[in-house]
Amino acid sequence: MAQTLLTGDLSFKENPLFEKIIQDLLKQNYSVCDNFFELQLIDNLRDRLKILHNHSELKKAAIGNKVNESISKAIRGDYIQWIDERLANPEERLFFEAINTFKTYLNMTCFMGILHQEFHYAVYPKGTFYKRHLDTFQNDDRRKLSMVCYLNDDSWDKTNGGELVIYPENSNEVIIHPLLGRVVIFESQLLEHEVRPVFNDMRLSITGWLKTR
Ligand SMILES: O=C(O)CCC(=O)C(=O)O
Ligand SMILES: [Fe+2]
Repeated sequence: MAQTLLTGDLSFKENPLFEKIIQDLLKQNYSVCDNFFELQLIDNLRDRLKILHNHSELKKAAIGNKVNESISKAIRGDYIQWIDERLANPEERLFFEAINTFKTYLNMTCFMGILHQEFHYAVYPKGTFYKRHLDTFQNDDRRKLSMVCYLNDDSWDKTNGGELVIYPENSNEVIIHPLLGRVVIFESQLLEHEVRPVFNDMRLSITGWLKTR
C-alpha cells in the first residue's frame, strides 16, 4: 500500500513554463508569460466575452459596497462578469483545467496552500482605466496570486493604451502591454498596479485570484 502511494508521488513531472513563473515570482514578485494558454483557447474565450458584452451581460465593476458610483467611476471603469466554474462552457472548462494544473503544481512545489480561485471577464471600453491599487481587501488577505489573461486579438496596437503598470517596491515601474494571449501573474499582497487609460478599441481580459484558506 505504502509502495503504491510512493509511486504515485514520484510521477511528478517538472513543467518548464511553471518553473519559469515560479523563478520570476521568487525574484521579482511578478511574471509575464506569453504561452500559458493555447491561442485557440484565447480566441474562443474572446468570442465568448464578446457575446456576453453584446448581450449586455457584464456589469459595472464596483470597488466596495460603501463607495458611491461616481467615486467608483473615478477609480475604475471596467465592466465585469464573474465566471461560475460549475456552469462553465467548454472553453471556460479548458481555461479552468489549465488554472487547476498550475494551482496543483504551485501547491506541490512551493507549498503555497492555494485552495480556491475566482475569475471574471473584464472589458475596458475606450476612456476607462483602473487607478493604482492593491488587490487585497482590508480584513481579507486570502488573495495570494493575481492573474490577468489578455484576450485582445493581434490587431491590438500599443498606441491603444490600456497598459498594466506594476510598481515594485524597490525598482522602477514595469509597463506591460495587454497583448494577445499574454498572462501576467503577481503577488496580490505585495504589488501595487494600475491599468492606464484605454485610448482606442475595447480592452478584453480575464482577471482572477488564487486564494488561500
Ligand atoms: O487588467 C489588468 O491588467 C489588471 C486588472 C486589475 O488590476 C484588477 O482587476 O484588479
Ligand atoms: Fe488589480
